[in-house]
Amino acid sequence: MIAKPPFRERFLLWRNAWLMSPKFQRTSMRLPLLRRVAQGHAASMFGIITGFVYTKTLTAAVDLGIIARLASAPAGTADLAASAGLDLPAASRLLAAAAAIDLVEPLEGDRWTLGQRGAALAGNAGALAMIEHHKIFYDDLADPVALLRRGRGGGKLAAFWSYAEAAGRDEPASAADPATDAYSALMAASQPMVAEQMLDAHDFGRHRKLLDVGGGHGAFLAEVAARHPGLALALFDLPPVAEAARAVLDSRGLAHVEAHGGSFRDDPLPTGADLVTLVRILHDHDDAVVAALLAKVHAALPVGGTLLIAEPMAGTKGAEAMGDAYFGLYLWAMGSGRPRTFKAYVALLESVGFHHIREVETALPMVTRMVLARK
Ligand SMILES: C[S@@+](CC[C@H](N)C(=O)[O-])C[C@H]1O[C@@H](n2cnc3c(N)ncnc32)[C@H](O)[C@@H]1O
Repeated sequence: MIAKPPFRERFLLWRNAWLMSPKFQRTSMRLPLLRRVAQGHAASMFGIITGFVYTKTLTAAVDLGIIARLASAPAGTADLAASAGLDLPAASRLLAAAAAIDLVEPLEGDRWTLGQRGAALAGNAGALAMIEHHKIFYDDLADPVALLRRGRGGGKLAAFWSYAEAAGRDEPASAADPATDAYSALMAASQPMVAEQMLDAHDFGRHRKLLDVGGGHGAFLAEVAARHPGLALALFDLPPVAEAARAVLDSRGLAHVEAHGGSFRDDPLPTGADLVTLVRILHDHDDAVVAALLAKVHAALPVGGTLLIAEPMAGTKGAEAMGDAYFGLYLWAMGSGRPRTFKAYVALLESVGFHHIREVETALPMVTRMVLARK
């Protein structure tokens, strides 16, 4: 006897048969209550189908200096056209498109100011840096089928993140790569929005010494130092990154922050900290690398010490698209790692001996979630 599929599966097949039926689609538009729902679904689907146009409108508005120019003062169409190097019809077309997605807003007399989205963007250096960075991700995604078929990496994102493909292929991390400056600058630009979430959600002041593993140029530690001047701080990253971090930290008056060079895949971690942070680190790596790194963190911590993992995660309610679609494909193109659920981290942490594993809520889980675990 063939077993009956479970209820959920039967329901989903029934629902999908209805949704696919042209008759149902027509009827739902005629019934007032269903029409609302159908319109909402249609609008969000249309947003996905046409989303690339909005992304490119945004890129053009940023690249042509329209967002930066309007951030300082309103301007007329002719002025914006001249400074952007566009003729009037092209500038008008772009401004109308940008207004439709709330990047700019028209004023009296053929003048413009920023829209709500444009204003929020103009004040966010991290988001602007990501818009620039996304050009290479966009190139990698030009043929998504080819990207999925050829396997992970092999494109521009993989070249940008010089350590990632090597980690995915289990080769040693490159120790003298000028590319580290480019990705570290990108990370530093987007770090303040992550640090703010973390510092608001957890009391770092109750720790004695913090070691930030994969700490880049020290942008996170600089934010921690500003809020908790009494906390001893140390950073660990690949040797060229740690060397650059030393210079950056010194120039910011943070000479007391230690910068250790090494690879967490090959070297032990420095000991002496009662709090270790892994900020946007683990999702870059495959499970074997992550399990080995977590075991090293466990070994480096004293009994009772704390590990804090911070990154966007898969299965985040309300931000599924960020965790699973954006990071899923981003990390695939980059050549290693995967977005993980909180549950997946619990299993990995327990497997190396951590306990008291819990999630600490952040205000914007889309930017970062936080997991705490104790040795
Ligand atoms: C995505 S960035 C995150 C940087 C920083 N934590 C932040 O959130 O801004 C990943 C960092 O991990 C470092 N990293 C990658 N592989 C490493 C390894 N094997 N050993 C030490 N650091 C490594 C990179 O150099 C980079 O600084």
